Amino acid sequence: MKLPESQVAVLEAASATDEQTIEELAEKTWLKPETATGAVFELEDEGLLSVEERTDESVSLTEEGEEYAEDGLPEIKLYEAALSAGADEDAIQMGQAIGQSGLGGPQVNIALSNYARKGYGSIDSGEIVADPDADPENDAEASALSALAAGEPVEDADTLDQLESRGLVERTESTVRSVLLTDDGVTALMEGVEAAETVGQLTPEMLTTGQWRDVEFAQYNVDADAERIDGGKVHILRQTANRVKDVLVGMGFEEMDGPHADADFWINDCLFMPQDHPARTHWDRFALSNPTEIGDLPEELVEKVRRAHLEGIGENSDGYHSPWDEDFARAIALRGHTTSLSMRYLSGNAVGKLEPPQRFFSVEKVYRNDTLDPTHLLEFFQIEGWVMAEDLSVRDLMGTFEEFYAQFGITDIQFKPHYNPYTEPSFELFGRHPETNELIEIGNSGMFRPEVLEPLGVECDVMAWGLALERLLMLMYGFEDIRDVHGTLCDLELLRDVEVIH
Ligand SMILES: N[C@@H](Cc1ccccc1)C(=O)O
Repeated sequence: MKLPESQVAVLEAASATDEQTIEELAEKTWLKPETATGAVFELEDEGLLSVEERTDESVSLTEEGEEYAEDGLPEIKLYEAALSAGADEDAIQMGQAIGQSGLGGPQVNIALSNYARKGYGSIDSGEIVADPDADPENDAEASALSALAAGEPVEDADTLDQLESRGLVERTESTVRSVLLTDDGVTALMEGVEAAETVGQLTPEMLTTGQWRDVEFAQYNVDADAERIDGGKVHILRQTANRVKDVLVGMGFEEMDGPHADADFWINDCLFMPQDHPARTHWDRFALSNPTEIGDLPEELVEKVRRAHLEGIGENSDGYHSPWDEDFARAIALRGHTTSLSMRYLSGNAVGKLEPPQRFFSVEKVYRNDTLDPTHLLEFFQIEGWVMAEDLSVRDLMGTFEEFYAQFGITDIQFKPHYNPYTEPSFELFGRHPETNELIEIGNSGMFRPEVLEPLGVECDVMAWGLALERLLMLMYGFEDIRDVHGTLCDLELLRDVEVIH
C-alpha cells in the first residue's frame, strides 16, 4: 500500500495495544503537530487507525495560588497569630492579631472573609476568637494548593471549586485524542506500506521550474478538524447604519450632519417643547459644563420661537403662556434626538434656505439619561428623516415607512396614534420581534405643527420621524437584549457569526 510519507510515519509509530495521543505520535515521528493531526485523521478515514476523543481538565495555580502554596493561606496565618496571642482562651483585639500575623494590604480582607467560613473561629465587633479545635494541618484548600504546586492531581471537586472562586486556581479543558491501530491497520503494516512521493504543498519554485506538472499532490481531507479563524469585519450596527444610508439615498434623501452637543434651542425650543416640559429637566439630559452655553443663535428666529411659545401661531393656536427664557434656550446638552439637525436644516441655518420638495435624513448618535435595560441604552443611533412638500398626508408617511422597512425584510409594521408637542398628528411605529413575536416600538413620527414650521419660515407640509437603528437591528437579527451588540456584555458569538450583508 502506498501512503503519503507523514501517514506512513504515523502508522508505523502507532500501536494496536497502547493508546497514544496525537502529541505523543508527533513527538515520536518528528512531525509538526498539525501534520501529525492531519495524518491521523486521514488514516482514520481510511480505517487504519481508530481515534478516541475525550475532554481532559487540567488545573493550574494562579500567581496568587502559587504565593499561598509557598507562604500559607492568609486565614491560616491569621489563625496562628490569634492562637499564639491567646485568642483560644479570650477574645483579643483584631488589630493585635493582624499585626502579629504580618498580613498586609488586600490579604487582610482575604483572611477575614475566609476565617469564619472555614471554622477557624469568629470575628465580632473588632474582636477575634480562635477555635482551639481547628486544624490548619488538615486544611483542604491548603493541602490542595501544595499538591498542585508539587504537580500532583487533586480529586476533591468541591475544594477545587472553592479555590477557583477565590481565584487561586485555573481550570482549562482540552480535547485529548488517543490513537490505536485497527485490525486493517495491522494488516496493512504486515503487508507493507511505502511512502508515496506526494507533495503536500505547492511552492513558488515548483511553479517557476514547471516541476508542478510532474508531481503527485496529496489529497486534502476537507472533513478534518481545522482551527477556527474569526476574521475582522464591520460591526452589524455599523453595517446596518450603512445599509440604511444607502436605502435612504436610494429613496432620494440627502444626508444631514451637525453637532452632538447642541443648544437646547435647537434640541427643544424650535420643536415647541415648553421650557417646563419634564423631558427638559436636568435629570433627563446630559448637560455640558464646559462650555455651558452656545454663543450665537439666529436672533430673528429666536424671537419668532419665543413668540410661538408665548402666544401660539395663528387663530387656532395657543401658546404656553409661561415664561420663555433665552438663557435656558442657550444651554448646551448632548442631543436627546437628532431632530435638532432637522431644525437646523429646516430653518435654513445649515445649507441655506430650502425650497420644496426636499428630503433629508441622518443616521447619528443620540444621548438619553435612561435606565439601562434590555431595550434601552444611554446612547443609541437614531434614523432621523423628513420630507418637505406641498399637501403631504399621513398616507405619505405610512407609505414611506412601508417602503423603507420592506428593504430590510420587515413587512408587518403597525401604527399607533401618539402625542408629540411638535407634531400633529403623531404616530408611534411598532414591529414584530421575530423570536418573541411581541410588538416592539421602533420609531416615532408625525407631521410638524405650524407652531414649529412657521417660525422656521417653512410654508408647506413637513412629515418627519425618528427611528431607532438598534430596534431595527433587533427585528433583523432576532436578539432580545440590546446589550448583546453594544458594550462590555456584548455577545461575541452573535457578532462573529452574523452574516455579512452588502
Ligand atoms: N424626536 C422624536 C422622533 C420624531 C422626529 C420627528 C418627528 C416626530 C418624531 C423622538 O426622538 O422620539
